[in-house]
Amino acid sequence: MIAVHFGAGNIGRGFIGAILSQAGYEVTFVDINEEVIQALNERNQYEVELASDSKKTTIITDVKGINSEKDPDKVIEKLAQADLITTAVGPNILKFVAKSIADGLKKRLKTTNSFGNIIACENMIGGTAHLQEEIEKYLNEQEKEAIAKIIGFPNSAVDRIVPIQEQKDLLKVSVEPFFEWVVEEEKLKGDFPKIPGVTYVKDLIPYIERKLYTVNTGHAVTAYVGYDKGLQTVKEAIEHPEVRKIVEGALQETSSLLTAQYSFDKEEHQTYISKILSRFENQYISDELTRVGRSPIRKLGYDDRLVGPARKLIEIGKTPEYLATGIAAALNYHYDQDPEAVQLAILVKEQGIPGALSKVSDLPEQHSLVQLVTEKYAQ
Ligand SMILES: NC(=O)c1ccc[n+]([C@@H]2O[C@H](COP(=O)([O-])OP(=O)(O)OC[C@H]3O[C@@H](n4cnc5c(N)ncnc54)[C@H](O)[C@@H]3O)[C@@H](O)[C@H]2O)c1
Ligand SMILES: O=P(O)(O)OC[C@@H](O)[C@@H](O)[C@H](O)[C@H](O)CO
Repeated sequence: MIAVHFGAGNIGRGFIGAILSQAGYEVTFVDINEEVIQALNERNQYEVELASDSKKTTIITDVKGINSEKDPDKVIEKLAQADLITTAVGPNILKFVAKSIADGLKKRLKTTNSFGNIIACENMIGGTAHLQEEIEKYLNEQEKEAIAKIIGFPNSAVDRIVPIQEQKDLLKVSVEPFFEWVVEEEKLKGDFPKIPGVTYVKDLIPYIERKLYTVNTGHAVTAYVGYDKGLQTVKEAIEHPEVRKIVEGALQETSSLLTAQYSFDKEEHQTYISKILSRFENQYISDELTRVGRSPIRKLGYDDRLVGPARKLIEIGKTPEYLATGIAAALNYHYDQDPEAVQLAILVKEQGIPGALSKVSDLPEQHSLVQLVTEKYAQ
């Protein structure tokens, strides 16, 4: 079985590539980082270490790499043969990998009519559907129809905290023990062999919303409020009483939304929240707030982890006080190494809080969430 995975970064090597290799796939990573690609091709293996007491290490084998900038034809060749194509490049990069996936699928149509599947493993709602739209921009009607018959595009939700690595070995990754990969079963095409460790569900929406609006909401609020207080890591921030109070408050707010919208058991959801907070406290992980808060404009998007649940709570008559505090902290996030943070700071300076928030979230300036955040920002 052949898998092509775009993005040999933290989650690519530390989770998706690892789980696919262990399931018996030959995994080809596609990336633009030449050093990583060279190392993958020299060694054809790398280590994944658990960030826990045990430090259990697993050797991930049967892996190689292609640099998509240097060898685009090799990528197309491999994609044409792949049983499974996955991505973990970041939502904003999907449009850049779409062309080579489209070229690979076109080549595939000429050589085989065997089934294949494409799964985007990004922190966003409808990640694969978005990737599909981007791929289809490069296909004509006939190609779209032929590809729709043999290629499945299931959405997915992935959860495993993998911080930026500071290893002597360029390929080694330290990951938290917890992991969850949920895939939309009905959209899979062909006789797809179940990947051990993956959960298959009929309707992904409750799962991706539960993950994005709990793990990632909690993370984002920790990052922006913690950074505002001059803290550096997730562990430091979540152990700071004032930060923790706001994070816990925000998670109670998303909990009231999720348990009202879906049939999640309230007690089970509380256990889910407690588990997440303990994952943030992992003493074996040093996760920078600047990684977790990266790309604040994306994170303030309409459906994303902050504005998404906050506006939905308002729709059901609730006031998201803590989420609004988190959004206000995001609008006050000044980090000059992050291009989106720089862009956001300029937007806030030029248009004020209502104008900037309206622009990045697509909410009208008169929206009550924009007003609430403006009040919190002033405080
Ligand atoms: N790290 C985590 O804890 C985590 C957990 C769950 C989901 N995710 C999601 O996974 C995705 C990747 O996150 P990450 O933390 O692994 O980031 P990362 O920066 O470590 O990895 C991204 C990789 O994509 C590569 N890349 C960039 N442009 C590319 C292109 N045009 N073609 C091919 N490769 C390209 C980069 O070189 C890098 O190796 C994001 O959507 C993130 O939200 C991350
Ligand atoms: O990857 P982002 O930028 O969408 O979000 C940052 C973190 O919250 C995220 O990477 C988490 O570590 C991950 O989603 C845990 O499963």
